[in-house]
Order: sequence, then C-alpha cells, then structure tokens
Amino acid sequence: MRRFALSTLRDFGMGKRGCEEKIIQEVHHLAEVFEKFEGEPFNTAQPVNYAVSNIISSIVYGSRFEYTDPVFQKMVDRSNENIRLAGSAEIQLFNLFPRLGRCLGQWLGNRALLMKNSHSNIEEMKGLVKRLQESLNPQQCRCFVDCFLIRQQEEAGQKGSHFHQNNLIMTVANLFAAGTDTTGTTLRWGLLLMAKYPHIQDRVQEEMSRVIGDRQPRTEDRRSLPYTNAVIHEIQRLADILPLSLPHVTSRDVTFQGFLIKKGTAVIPLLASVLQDESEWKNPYSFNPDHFLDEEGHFIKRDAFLPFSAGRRACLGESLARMELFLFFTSLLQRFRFSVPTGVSETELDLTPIVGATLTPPPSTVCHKPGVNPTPLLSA
Ligand code: HEM
Repeated sequence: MRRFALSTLRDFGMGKRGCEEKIIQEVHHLAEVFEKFEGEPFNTAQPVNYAVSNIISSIVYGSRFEYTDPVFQKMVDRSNENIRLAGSAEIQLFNLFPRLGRCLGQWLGNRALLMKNSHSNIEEMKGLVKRLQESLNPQQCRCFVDCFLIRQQEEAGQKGSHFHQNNLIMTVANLFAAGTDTTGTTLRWGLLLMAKYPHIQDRVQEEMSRVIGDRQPRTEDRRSLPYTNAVIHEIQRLADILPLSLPHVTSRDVTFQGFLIKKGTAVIPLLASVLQDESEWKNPYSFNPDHFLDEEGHFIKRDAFLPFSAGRRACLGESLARMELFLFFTSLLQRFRFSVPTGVSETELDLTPIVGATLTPPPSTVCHKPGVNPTPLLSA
C-alpha cells in the first residue's frame, strides 16, 4: 500500500511541476486572507492550516476547498484537534494500558472526543469518495481516490487484495491528517520565529530581493538562496514538531548496538535526540541558521537533520512537504514583513510549544505589513 500511495501521489501532484503550480495558486489564496488583516495582529493557525490542507486535498480528491467552506473547516479543525489530543497524557496512558480503559472512566473524555472527531471526519470523507465514485471514468484518472478505485475494479474478486473500501478511507484519512498538521505547524513556527528574530528576517528578505526580486519564487530557486534554505532547515530543526516520530514495532528479533530487541517490541524513535544533539549542533537549543552554512555562506547538508525520520517507513510526504515549506515561506516573506504585536517585545514573545502528538506554536498573534518587494496578487 505504501508503494502504491507513493507512486500515485507522485503522479497526482507530488510530481514536481504539477505540485509546484498547485502550491503557488494556494499561496495567492492565503496571501489574500492575510491582506485582509491590514497589519492588525492575527492568529495564523487556521488560514495556514486550510492552505496546506488544500494541497493534499487537491491531490487526494482532485480539487481544493474554499477556506469558508464549513465542511472543510470542520474537517481540518477536527483533524488538528485530534493530533493535539493524541499527545495528551490520558491518551498516551490508554495506549500503553488499553485494559485500564474502564477503570480510567471519566478520565477518558479526551478519547471520546478523539473518537467522535475521527468518526465525523471519516463520514465526510466517505461522502467525498462516494461523489468521485459516482462520476468515475476509468479512462480519466483525476486524483488519488480515482486511481485507488480503478485498481479496486481491476482487482475485484482477487483474494487478499489490499484495494478495499476500508483501506481507501483509512489511507485518505491518514494522508489528510499527516499532510495538514505537520506542514501547517512548521510554517507557523517559521512565521513566529521571523517575528521573534527580525534581524534574521532582514537577511532572508535581503537575499530574496537580491536574487529573485519581484517574481514568484520557484523550487529551483532554493539552490540560489542558501541563507533562506538554511533558515527553513533551522526552523524544522528547532521546532522539532514530531519529537517522538511515530511508534514502530520490531517485525523480528534485532540486535542494535549490542542490545537485543525482541520481535514485537514497541520502538519510539526520539527525533529530538538527533535534532538537538549537543555533539552535533553548536547551539542545539537556539535558533541559529549558521548550523546549515559553511564559512563562505554556502548551504551544507547535515546528517543529524532528520525531522522526517529515516529508514523504510520515513515520511512518505517528505518531498511534498519540503516543496510546500519552501514555496509558502518564501512567497509569504516576499509579500509581507512579520512582527510582534504592539506592546509585546521580541524577547517577551513566548515560544513554549503546546504539546500534542506534534509540538505546535503557542496561540500567539503576529502582525504584518507589506514586505520588501511586495508582489501584486495574481487572480487565481
Ligand atoms: C513538515 C512536514 C512534515 C514532517 C516534519 C513530517 C514528519 C513525519 C515523520 C517524522 C513521520 C514518521 C516516520 C516514521 O515512522 O519513521 C512521518 C510519516 C508520514 N508522513 Fe510525514 N511529515 C510531514 C509532512 C507530510 C506530508 C505533507 C504528507 C502527505 C503526503 C505526509 C505523509 C506521511 C505519511 C503517510 C506517513 C506514514 C508513512 C509510513 O508509515 O509509511 N507527511 N512524517
């Protein structure tokens, strides 16, 4: 299923050009929302989440949603709420000791809410899939769901086929959740860190203005923007949004660094142990883009940079996420200057994360005014 998902996602958007166009279109929608605040402080969470969710949604369903669509809003909000709930103490405890479920009784309010949210989202997704199913044309594959349905028809009656309805809905739900909160959270950390460190924002905007001027940033510009690239990597390193990655289970006995790990053991990789390793990074707990630059200011790759984890089950959306982060971040910084609200100093700006399954920025607000080279908004 992973292989099918990867190759289909590549065909439907994660292929470089197709995806780049989708992201650039979405940047314009997001920038329009930002513009409406006219410099007043606002919380970037919802518009940013809706924008990134539209990228995975258009790959999966073949079309984007309006940010004002109440069904879409609820799906994104529930999915993000679930990621927060999944990291709560009671859910973690329940996962460790499921048999304690009944004893934990009233304690499990979070679990009830999580299940209710999942159920509601799955019902909405079933409706979206049904509509695509009704208009399915096997000669014209419009999106991920279509590809799955066509394969399902081809393998109909085949024993053991993975292409059944339940797998389709669960895959769609996983892609939606995995593709929304992670990228949205990282982008919001980025905007907050730019407001906190204006001298770093200055350097990003100076580099962009010098290298690409007014035109729309493109993925290939990454190579000519070493400082900006280093800043985006440093945002991901410091934000460490998935410090526990995802839990795994050993499929056989393994000996690792002299320790025997029995088959069936739960393994939780601590990404923080590399992203903030004191022997790897000069200032592991500070925001320092120099971690990714050599003395001449060239970008350098670092082995300890593993926000997408590693190995055969590493993040399936890494290339999509990297493209989204680069294009959203550069396009927003080209249009806007982000700052702390009046009356709050940069040093006072709190960066204590909210702990869930991901580490999200605190509910702070940022202001913006036109950037160094504000580009006119294209009509989408
Ligand atoms: C900044 C953004 C992102 C970060 C930091 C991130 C990080 C991760 C991490 C750490 C894992 C766990 C890997 C493991 O189990 O070893 C993961 C898994 C996954 N990610 Fe991402 N991710 C991001 C964006 C995305 C996007 C945009 C998608 C959409 C396609 C996506 C889809 C997935 C899927 C489907 C998995 C499960 C893979 C599997 O179990 O085989 N991710 N991600």
